[in-house]
Amino acid sequence: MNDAPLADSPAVRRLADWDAARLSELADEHGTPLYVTDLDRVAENCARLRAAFPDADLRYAVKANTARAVLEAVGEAGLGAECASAGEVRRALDAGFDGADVDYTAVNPPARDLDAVVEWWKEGADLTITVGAADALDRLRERGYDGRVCVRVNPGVGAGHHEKVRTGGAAKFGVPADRVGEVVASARTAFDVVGVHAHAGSGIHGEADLAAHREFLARVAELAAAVDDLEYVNVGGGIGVPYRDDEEPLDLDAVAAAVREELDGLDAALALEPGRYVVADAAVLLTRVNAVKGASDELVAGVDAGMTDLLRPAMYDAYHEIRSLEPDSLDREEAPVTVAGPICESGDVFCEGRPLPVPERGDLLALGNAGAYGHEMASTYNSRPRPADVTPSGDVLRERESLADLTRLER
Ligand SMILES: Cc1ncc(COP(=O)(O)O)c(C=O)c1O
Ligand SMILES: N[C@@H](CCCC[NH3+])C(=O)O
Repeated sequence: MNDAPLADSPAVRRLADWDAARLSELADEHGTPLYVTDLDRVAENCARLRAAFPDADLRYAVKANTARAVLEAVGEAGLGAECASAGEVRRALDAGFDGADVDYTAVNPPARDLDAVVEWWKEGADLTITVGAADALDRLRERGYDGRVCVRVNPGVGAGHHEKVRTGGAAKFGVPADRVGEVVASARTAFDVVGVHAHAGSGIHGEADLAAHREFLARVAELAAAVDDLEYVNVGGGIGVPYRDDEEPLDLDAVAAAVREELDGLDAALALEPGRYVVADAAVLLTRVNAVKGASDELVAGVDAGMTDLLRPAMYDAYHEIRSLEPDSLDREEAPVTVAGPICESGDVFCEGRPLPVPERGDLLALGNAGAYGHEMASTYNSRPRPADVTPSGDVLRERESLADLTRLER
């Protein structure tokens, strides 16, 4: 387990905590847009989770950030891996996770994914497959799988920062409450049923979210209590981080207390699969201002990163802190600024009318908390190659895609 000096590090890494001069050097050296990912921070966040949940089986939700170096840092910190596809399972195994520490959460699993995962299981990867429908059990049986299965239940309630990421209660996820007994009994005829799983949603942060999360936990506990002989109950991920600079950090101990209280009395171990919490504040996205236009009360700074590099603002209206890294930025006047990317969509803006130092062409800006669902959700829409990702010391985690990469698979 990585022994990071937790007491010395702030609970949330704000943009102001990053070394602006170093970020600027990295932008000069590697170009922009550029992700900068701090692997030490990943290890610290894992250690915080371990301190808050000392006895839990923690499995990092790989979907938040699959860079191999991130996966390796998480593995070294002693967490397992929760994977949403065969591709993620492959990445986790290749990054050195033991099969027994890997979960494949199969949501409407494509045949190709089931084929691949069952094949790796036959080759010796003793993973667990989390299944949310009787159908998926049949399809595993047909492929000769008789290993570890966890049954995903639909608790009927969810939580999270946006309706698009609240999964608990959404019809597509999990076995409906009134069918859990029947599905578990049928699964037990063919598989080793080890757990019950549910996931409320993502970005749980703040009093209201925590209250909804408690309701979710209580419901999961009720459903799990009706199932005998469970090794564990997995309450999913969802632990949020503050995105606004004036928001308080989430009290992890309060979350842990809520989980303990709501699951009290269950004769099963606790498992969690946090993604965002591990990586969100471990990365920033750097972007350069290409053009400034408009009057001082409605300035638009056109930057070289767009929704293809960081989708969250366009998709969820998500807030990301933005800071100018120019040494003189503190001396400049502030004005309401819209920061917009180069994509041909009006939704391609990172903020609208936000008070920022008056931007100039060539300025370097940083967007905070870009480590979770940032590079991971990048696309090549508008034929824009995906950005590079480097560490603060300049090691390249992911190279920038080239124009040739865009057409490499075309025939
Ligand atoms: C099944 C499952 N587990 C874990 C997570 C991780 O969530 P988060 O990144 O919010 O911790 C997700 C994503 O929301 C998920 O769908
Ligand atoms: N992609 C979402 C989180 C969803 C996680 C997947 N279940 C976000 O950026 O907030």
